[in-house]
Amino acid sequence: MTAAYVALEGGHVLEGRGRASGTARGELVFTTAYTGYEESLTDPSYEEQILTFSYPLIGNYGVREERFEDDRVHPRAVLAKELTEDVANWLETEGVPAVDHLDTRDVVTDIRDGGAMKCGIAVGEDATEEDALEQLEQCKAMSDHTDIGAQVSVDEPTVYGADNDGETVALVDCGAKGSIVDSLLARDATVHVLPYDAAVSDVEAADPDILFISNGPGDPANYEQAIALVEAFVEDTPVAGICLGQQIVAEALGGTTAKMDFGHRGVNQPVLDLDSGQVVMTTQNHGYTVDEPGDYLEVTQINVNDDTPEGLDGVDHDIITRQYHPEANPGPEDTLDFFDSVLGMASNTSQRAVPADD
Ligand SMILES: NC(=O)CC[C@H](N)C(=O)O
Repeated sequence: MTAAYVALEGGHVLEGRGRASGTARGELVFTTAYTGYEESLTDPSYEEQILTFSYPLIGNYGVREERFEDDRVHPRAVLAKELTEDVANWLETEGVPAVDHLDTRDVVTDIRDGGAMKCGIAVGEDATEEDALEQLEQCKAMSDHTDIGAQVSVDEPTVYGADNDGETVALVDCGAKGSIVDSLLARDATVHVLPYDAAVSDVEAADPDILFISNGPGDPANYEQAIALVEAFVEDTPVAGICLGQQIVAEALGGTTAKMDFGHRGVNQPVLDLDSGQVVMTTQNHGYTVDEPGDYLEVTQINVNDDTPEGLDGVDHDIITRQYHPEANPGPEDTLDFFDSVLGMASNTSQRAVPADD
């Protein structure tokens, strides 16, 4: 059996079964998703995190590229009760350490009690407890990954659906899931995927009907250029955002964001729409939240479990954002109509008010 050590913040070390070798460090989080492991493992929002699956068996329907959200695995390491051979081999090929035969009930309880925490991992024939502790020592806080967007974004603008007849979307790629682009293309949009640090001139070159800020890893406050883009375009161009995108829009418009204790990660997070009274099940993966929306945004949807904001609308501007993942993958598709609402903003002819100068 390959040795595997997991060092938790505070110095407690767990021992498990090594399934993919290597050393790693990152922020330890858990997802309660009981399906969709391929989508979760390829979601760029998990960059610099170590992902624990609370569902006990991961990998029972194999590994198929059609379900990937990006071309590589993003968590730095993976913890589970039981990983199948398929998933273990995939992670080994990807160079992502994996540990199973852990009591993940204890790991999840530790995270719920202590919050998302720093973690070090060492897996291999000669791996030692000290190797894991050394990784823990070197682990940075998530907010100290100040240029994390560079690790997950496109380098150059890329256009999808150039021949489509619908709206033109400038999607600022802070680590966008493939399903966001697919959901827009399925609605006949042309999508200009722009780097996370795109300049105003890059967005102007795309001449978009909608400015859309994607999901992505890390602390929203570190995405200064994307925040500046929202500020620059919100008067004249409708704005949309998903997850990190909602947080960036809030940061841009006088709102604030905050780190949650252990976040929301799973595929059955209940969300209440305040206007219709309807509750939908949603897919989520976030550790930050909008704390105060500010004067230019109003909360339209909240999480039923803890009342945190799940949807924001512009008070005087055409803005719609979601904290959850309406593009699904993994998880329920009940909220795909978000993309119709986003594209519908382009044909909204109402006069856009200018925020008062105070
Ligand atoms: N899925 C996401 O976009 C995550 C957003 C942000 N990095 C957070 O953890 O809250």
